[in-house]
Amino acid sequence: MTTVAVLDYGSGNLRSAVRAVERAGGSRGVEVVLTSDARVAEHADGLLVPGVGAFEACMRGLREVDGERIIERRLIAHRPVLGICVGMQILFAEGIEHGVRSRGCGEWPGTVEKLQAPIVPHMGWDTVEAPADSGMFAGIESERFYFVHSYGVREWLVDAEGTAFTPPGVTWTQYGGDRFVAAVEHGPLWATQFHPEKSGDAGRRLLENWIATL
Ligand SMILES: NC(=O)CC[C@H](N)C(=O)O
Repeated sequence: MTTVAVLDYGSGNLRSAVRAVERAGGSRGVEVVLTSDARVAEHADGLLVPGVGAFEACMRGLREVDGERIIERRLIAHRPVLGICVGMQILFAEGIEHGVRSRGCGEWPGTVEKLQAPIVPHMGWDTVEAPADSGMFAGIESERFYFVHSYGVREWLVDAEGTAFTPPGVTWTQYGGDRFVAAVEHGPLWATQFHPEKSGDAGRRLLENWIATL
């Protein structure tokens, strides 16, 4: 039995995330558990970190359930983690929202900052530019996903040039003259700024692709 833990750290969007993984994992007999228990979250086959709200508040909630350590220990053990929306944002080094600078998990360098676009929040369906060899977007015809956010990572700082390690796969979206990271695929750590659970068949297939890595 494959188990996916959805981390409950006081952020929102939990039920739709649970239902979406149940639907995507149904044919594989995936069991989904909503939990704030560190042991369950650390040892499940997959951990999904959803998120709604402000960066600082989400980081505070994550720390209250020891979420930084859970994520770190899972990644050291090469156990898959999927961050969605703010659950992706908090994986970066820091966030600046409403003038408040907060430290994130630091899995990747970079700053989450306000989108420089005429209309914010960026709310609705939009296209993504995924890398050709992406496992996250394998088999997905449509490249349209559902976004609801005002902040994002506008500059990707990981420079893999000349190194031995496989660089992360970075997916971008253009919006209102700005450009931000829409998804990252980095070994066991996957993250999406958009909401796969709100993105219809394309989102379901992305979750199926993630479940297939567990
Ligand atoms: N959907 C959300 O809750 C996103 C909130 C996040 N602080 C952002 O605006 O980018």
